Amino acid sequence: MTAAASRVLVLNSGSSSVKYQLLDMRTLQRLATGLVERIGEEGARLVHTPLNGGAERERTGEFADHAAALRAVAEELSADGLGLDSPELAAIGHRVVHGGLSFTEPTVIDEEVLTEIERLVPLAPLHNPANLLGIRTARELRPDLPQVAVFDTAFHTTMPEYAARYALDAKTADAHRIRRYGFHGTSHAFVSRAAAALLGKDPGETNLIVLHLGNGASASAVRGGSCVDTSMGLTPLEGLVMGTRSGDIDPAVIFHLMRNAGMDAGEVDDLLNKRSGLIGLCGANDMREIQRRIEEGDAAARLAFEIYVHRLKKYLGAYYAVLGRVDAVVFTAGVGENAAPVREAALSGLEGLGLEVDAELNAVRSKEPRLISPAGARVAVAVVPTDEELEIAHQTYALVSAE
Ligand SMILES: Nc1ncnc2c1ncn2[C@@H]1O[C@H](COP(=O)(O)OP(=O)(O)O)[C@@H](O)[C@H]1O
Ligand SMILES: CC(=O)OP(=O)(O)O
Ligand SMILES: [Mg+2]
Repeated sequence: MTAAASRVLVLNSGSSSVKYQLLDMRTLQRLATGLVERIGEEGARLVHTPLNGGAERERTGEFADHAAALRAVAEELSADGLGLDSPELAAIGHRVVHGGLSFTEPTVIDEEVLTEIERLVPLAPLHNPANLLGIRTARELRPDLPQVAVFDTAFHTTMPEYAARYALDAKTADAHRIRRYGFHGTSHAFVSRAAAALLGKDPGETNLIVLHLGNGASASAVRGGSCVDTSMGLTPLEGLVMGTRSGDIDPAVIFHLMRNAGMDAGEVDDLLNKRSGLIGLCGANDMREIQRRIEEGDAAARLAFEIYVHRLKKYLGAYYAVLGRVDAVVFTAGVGENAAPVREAALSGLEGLGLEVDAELNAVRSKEPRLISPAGARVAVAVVPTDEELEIAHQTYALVSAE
């Protein structure tokens, strides 16, 4: 890294999208942000926001895969004089969803690291291939630049064995690396620290239940800054009801479908990951649309909302018991940050646990961390916007600066 280099480009490659941010780590200024969505589908589009006074730009319909998307991102950055060839770029940070047990820290990517991420593809089939394609393309564009992987699983490696293990035959589980890994860890870590700061407490002495509710959704129990349990498991399918994923079901549903509905493993996988959750229940996976439909009297949307909230409430109760003492329940990500009715419904009737939401505070729309519990409440309830890209940038820059 040259002395002048203080910029980090962060790539968060999802199954069909790439979110990106270019940051200057000395000034913490965001120089550009953007999103490519519906990659490989019809209606793909790139929205690029230069933050140095330029207007938002949009491109549509030309991204066959993540490699094509990333090349277009590089072109947009170049058009703003922020191209990947800039000597000010110190590193590229990548979100990698599954790091298994091999990766507990941010890691500079080399061939060996790539091989290990590839080996983990069966455990995160929607995510790791996209992450790998993003890394490979970025390495082609700037072979000389350090590329850092920041793993979704890393924050959860502190889970005790009794939370991380399934009650499966131990030999079979070990032979196939079957255990609970947990995901969205970068977000759970970032939000836990920000929530402790909001409470004015030392993170090491703060117990939190963090609810990351985006398209994918997960809950974590965090004791003194360390994860002690989380709702996602071997893959990002377990736990809460999500946009398109079922979350928890009786595993016998799978054998039942294979034996009685003529479905093979691939079809059941597709059903549970892509055609279940909110979209399977009511045909919409966007919480805004579900709220609109509920107001219009749509019974399927109402039931989908109730199932979503009921699952959330069960995890809240479970993690309350796991932690024993809870300082705050923290909502984050697209739904958690924006959907006041979800927050209200998830906590309704929990006054006995010291959990209450103030209706006026809950209705406030803001991008800032904030409390939504009434003054003097026994347990705080907070909304804390997540910023996975900023957290990845910090971890990436810290690693390359130390080298
Ligand atoms: N104003 C809003 N009200 C309710 N839900 C919202 C709002 N804005 C975003 N969302 C929800 O957030 C979800 C996306 O969350 P996000 O954290 O961006 O997900 P991901 O990173 O997994 O793609 C959308 O599917 C939508 O349901
Ligand atoms: C791990 C996971 O579910 O990620 P996302 O929410 O981005 O799909
Ligand atoms: Mg997300």
